[in-house]
Amino acid sequence: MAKQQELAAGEHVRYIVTAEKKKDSFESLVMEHLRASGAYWGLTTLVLLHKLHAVDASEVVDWIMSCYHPESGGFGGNVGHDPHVLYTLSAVQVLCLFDRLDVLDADKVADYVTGLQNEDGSFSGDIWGEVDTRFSYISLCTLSLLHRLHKINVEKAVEYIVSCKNLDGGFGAMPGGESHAGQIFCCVGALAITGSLHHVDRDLLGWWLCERQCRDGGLNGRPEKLADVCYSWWVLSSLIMIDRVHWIDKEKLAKFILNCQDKENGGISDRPDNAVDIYHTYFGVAGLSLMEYPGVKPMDPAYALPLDVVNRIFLSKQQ
Ligand SMILES: CN(C(=O)[C@H](Cc1cnc[nH]1)NC(=O)OCc1ccccc1)[C@@H](Cc1ccccc1)C(=O)N[C@@H](Cc1c[nH]c2ccccc12)C(=O)NO
Ligand SMILES: [Zn+2]
Repeated sequence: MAKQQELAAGEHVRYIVTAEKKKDSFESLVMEHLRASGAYWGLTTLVLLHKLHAVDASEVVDWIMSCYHPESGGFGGNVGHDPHVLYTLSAVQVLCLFDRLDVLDADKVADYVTGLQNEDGSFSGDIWGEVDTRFSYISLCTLSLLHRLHKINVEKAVEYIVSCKNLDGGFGAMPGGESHAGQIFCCVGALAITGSLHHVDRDLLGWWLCERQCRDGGLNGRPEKLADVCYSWWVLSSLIMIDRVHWIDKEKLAKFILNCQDKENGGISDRPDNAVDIYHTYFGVAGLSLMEYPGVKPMDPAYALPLDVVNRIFLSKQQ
């Protein structure tokens, strides 16, 4: 009988706290352009493991604000980098973790995102115009967290997402784009945030998603691909949002994630015996959170934030 694997929470916390400090490591250089997303991944993992106090809140908030572009209202992936919706969401999410949305000019940030909606309801990622359903999710999520969804045309945004639905029940990056678990998360998450999940065929999509579970218990992103820890989040959060999570074997999936840990030095990799990174450490812990793993805080599947953070934003009296 294989030894019962468990989550090396202490090691993962230490891995993240030291990675935050190491500026010149190979990984941090590769991730240089998306450092704001790296902060979101690392800090959200600390919150899930009850250890946000392990970092200096004001130091992080000051660094995030140094990525802000006051003239456009957007955030770049690092200091001095051009603004993009990807990093604007990551920055807003980090401020939510620390309950510091007060530092923002919320109308200015909302205007940046609003300015990227196109005639057909779709969203571009930045001023260069690339369109992807990923940016629909990111824009709707950002505006919702700032209580400013009323600034855009939500009906057109939903209409565009529905136009990206495929015959297999899944969604792609553009109309006619191939179904991919990451894009499905974006489209289902955006529909959930806008109260439009009635556009989803839950059984058809649920079937496509539960078929992502491989013999090794892990989930892949498309048919015939290898299982990868980060799909534990993209697939699982989508299954939860459409209430079909009981269609996969959660015990086998948890074992797959725990088997991808580096229990000595901390961190989680995409698959067993590969190099760990902050991205897969976050999506692995978030996946365990969605399966109510003991000692891990619950996550909101649509906002990709801890549930208590989402509740504080939407249920608090002072709006
Ligand atoms: C740029 N990225 C990717 O392309 C990863 C690469 C990968 C990891 N494992 C398998 N491939 N893939 C990825 O993010 O796919 C998820 C995805 C793709 C398209 C649409 C939606 C989700 C990763 C970084 C990375 C690169 C290489 C290795 C590990 C991490 C990345 O930054 N992904 C972004 C994509 C993204 C940004 N905002 C989003 C909002 C919703 C969904 C996805 C994103 C992310 O997850 N941010 O939180
Ligand atoms: Zn991955």
